[in-house]
Formats: sequence, structure tokens, C-alpha cells
Amino acid sequence: MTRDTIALIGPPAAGKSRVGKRVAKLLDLPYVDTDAVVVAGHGPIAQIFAEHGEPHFRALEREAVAEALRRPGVVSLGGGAVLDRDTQADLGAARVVLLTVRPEAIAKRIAGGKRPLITDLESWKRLVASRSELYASLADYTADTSSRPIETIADEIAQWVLASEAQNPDPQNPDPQTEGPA
Ligand SMILES: Nc1ncnc2c1ncn2[C@@H]1O[C@H](COP(=O)(O)OP(=O)(O)O)[C@@H](O)[C@H]1O
Ligand SMILES: O=C(O)C1=C[C@@H](OP(=O)(O)O)[C@@H](O)[C@H](O)C1
Ligand SMILES: [Mg+2]
Repeated sequence: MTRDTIALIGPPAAGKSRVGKRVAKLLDLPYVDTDAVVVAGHGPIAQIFAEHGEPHFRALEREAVAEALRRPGVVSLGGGAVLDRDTQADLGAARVVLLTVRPEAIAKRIAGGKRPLITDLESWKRLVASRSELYASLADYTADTSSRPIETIADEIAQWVLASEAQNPDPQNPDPQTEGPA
């Protein structure tokens, strides 16, 4: 585990995958999307849920997350990956960025049926309410994605990573929680 790992966490459709990819490019770091790793090895997430159930998906997800967090780079987690205790512990050694998004911005982002736990806005709200405290407790930095372009959000995060590395390169001494401009 390493502070050279930047992990993006947060609700489904907050932008973890899109923003994470862009942050990696800006910082010239390797990029991993743990959902993409699971899909590449085991097929579509909706199919895994339907055929084997959520616990099986969580086990595959945990494997992908553990592997990704072991290396330097930018890692976009799936929204529920933080429910795993071992993942929570691993994140203690990474630089953790929480992406948030307001419900008003979500409706057009959750179309497509790729997320089996999200059937409509109400299910998204319930899921986020049940996790929001956990997300906040794990975050070193928070950026809201509701109303800004992906590029702007990624720039802000890359700047924070560089500042936080300069200020605190010590892996044993995690940064205090900071927050981006509203
Ligand atoms: N800042 C943003 N503004 C508008 N749409 C966004 C933004 N970030 C992501 N999206 C859109 O929201 C959807 C979900 O993004 P994604 O990166 O897959 O989220 P996550 O990985 O958090 O589930 C995609 O259709 C993406 O284009
Ligand atoms: O929040 C969740 O439990 C999930 C979020 C999804 O990833 P995104 O957060 O990238 O949509 C995906 O891992 C799966 O559908 C479960
Ligand atoms: Mg994603």
C-alpha cells in the first residue's frame, strides 16, 4: 500500500471513472478502474449480480481493489467497494479523493442499466444516504462533480495531489481532510 496511490471513491455516477482517467493522464500515472478489471475477467457486472449474486461480485471486486491499491497510480473504485473492511484499511495508506454529486445532477447519468443496485433516482438516494458517512470518513479530499466539466474537476484534483505530496510525502502520516472550492 502506498500514498503514491490516489483512490477515487464515492456514489455511483459521481464521475469516479471519467475523472480518475483524466487525473491519471494529467499526473502521467498508471490508471486502473476496478470495475473494468472485474468486467474484463468475469463479464458484465449486471450479469455477475444476476447469475451469482452481490456477495460474489463483492469478492471479485475486493480482489481487483487489493491488487490495484498495491501499486502507485490512480484507481477508480466502484461505489460499493468501500463497504469492504480490508479495503477501508487499505485506503488508510492511499490519498483518497471523494467525489460527490447532487441528486439533481444524477438523473441523466444513471440511465443505461449497467448498475444493478440503481433502478431509479430514489434507489440512488437511498444507497448514497446509507453510505455517505462512510465515504466522508475515508476521504482526504472532496470534490463535487454536479455542475463542472470533468476536465476542471480533474485539474483541481491533480493540483491537490501535487500540493499534498509536497506537503506530506510521509506514508505513515495521512493528510487531514481538506475540501475543494464549492
Ligand atoms: N462532471 C461531470 N459532468 C457531467 N457528466 C458527468 C460528469 N462526470 C461524469 N459524468 C457522466 O456521468 C456518468 C457516470 O460517470 P462515471 O465516471 O462512470 O461515474 P462513476 O464511475 O462514479 O460511476 C457518465 O455518463 C459520465 O459521462
Ligand atoms: O455502488 C455500488 O454498489 C456499485 C457501483 C458500480 O460502480 P460505479 O460506482 O462506478 O458506478 C458497480 O461497482 C456496481 O454496479 C455496484
Ligand atoms: Mg465507475
